[in-house]
Amino acid sequence: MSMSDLIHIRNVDKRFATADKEVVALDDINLTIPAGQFVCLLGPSGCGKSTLLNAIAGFSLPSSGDILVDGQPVREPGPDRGMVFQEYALFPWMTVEQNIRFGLEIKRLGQREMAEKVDALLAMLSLSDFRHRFPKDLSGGMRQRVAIARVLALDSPIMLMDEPFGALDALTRRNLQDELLKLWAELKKTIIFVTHSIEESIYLADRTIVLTYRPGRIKRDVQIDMERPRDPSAPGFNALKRELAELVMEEQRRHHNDEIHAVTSD
Ligand SMILES: Nc1ncnc2c1ncn2[C@@H]1O[C@H](COP(=O)(O)OP(=O)(O)OP(=O)(O)O)[C@@H](O)[C@H]1O
Repeated sequence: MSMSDLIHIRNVDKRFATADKEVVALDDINLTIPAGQFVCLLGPSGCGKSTLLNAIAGFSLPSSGDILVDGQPVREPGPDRGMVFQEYALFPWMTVEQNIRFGLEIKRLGQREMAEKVDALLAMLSLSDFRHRFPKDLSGGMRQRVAIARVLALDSPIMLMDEPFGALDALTRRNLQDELLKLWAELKKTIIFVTHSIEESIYLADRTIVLTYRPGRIKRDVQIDMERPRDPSAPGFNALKRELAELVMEEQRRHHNDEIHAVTSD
């Protein structure tokens, strides 16, 4: 074990029992993630990306195998692992400021320190002018900024992100990707980011893990060493995009065949 390794995933399986069969969502996943790495989990729908993320978060534990964070087995969710979902998990009855403050309440800070921290987070995510608004009066991009600020409030060294920008338009998405990269570099977080966008994974990640469709296994573990900010029109970017597209499409086809099979065997 190297000193800088933060997350160890060893022989992790996850099986779900459904009415008529057993689904093997994860099959013998082994991964070591060093502190500070930006990792994307990539693959078509149903390949187990969210299942793996939820296992690391401690929401749904593996059927067998171990997940260790900082040497400690994951048994439940903890403040060392903040989660950002695709659907903005904000409290609709709280303003932006109150939503962010909520993340800080468990930290028992003094009033002054609390106010300073909230102000800093609002500024960091360009939300200062929106502090008194309610989530329903914000755009999708703004809501996702609040969700990120709320997770940052916890000071978790690990951020788990489940397709956080999946519902956003292309421009807003690029903006938030750039901001996330800035925060990641500044705050030295370890990020595990689920996406089914090949381009997004190449734009963001130090390393992209391609998963197979049922059972979910690691198909390819790709290091991405390109300098940032990355240019999606650069030849190196495009070459990698083609390579990953090939891999993802193979799995997509398996998914498709599976669905056709399910329909015809009904
Ligand atoms: N609670 C559950 N009960 C039964 N099967 C489940 C459950 N959760 C997930 N699965 C199955 O496990 C497999 C992996 O699901 P998972 O949601 O992790 O995939 P994913 O790659 O995140 O897909 P998506 O991008 O659609 O979220 C799928 O075949 C799914 O149907």
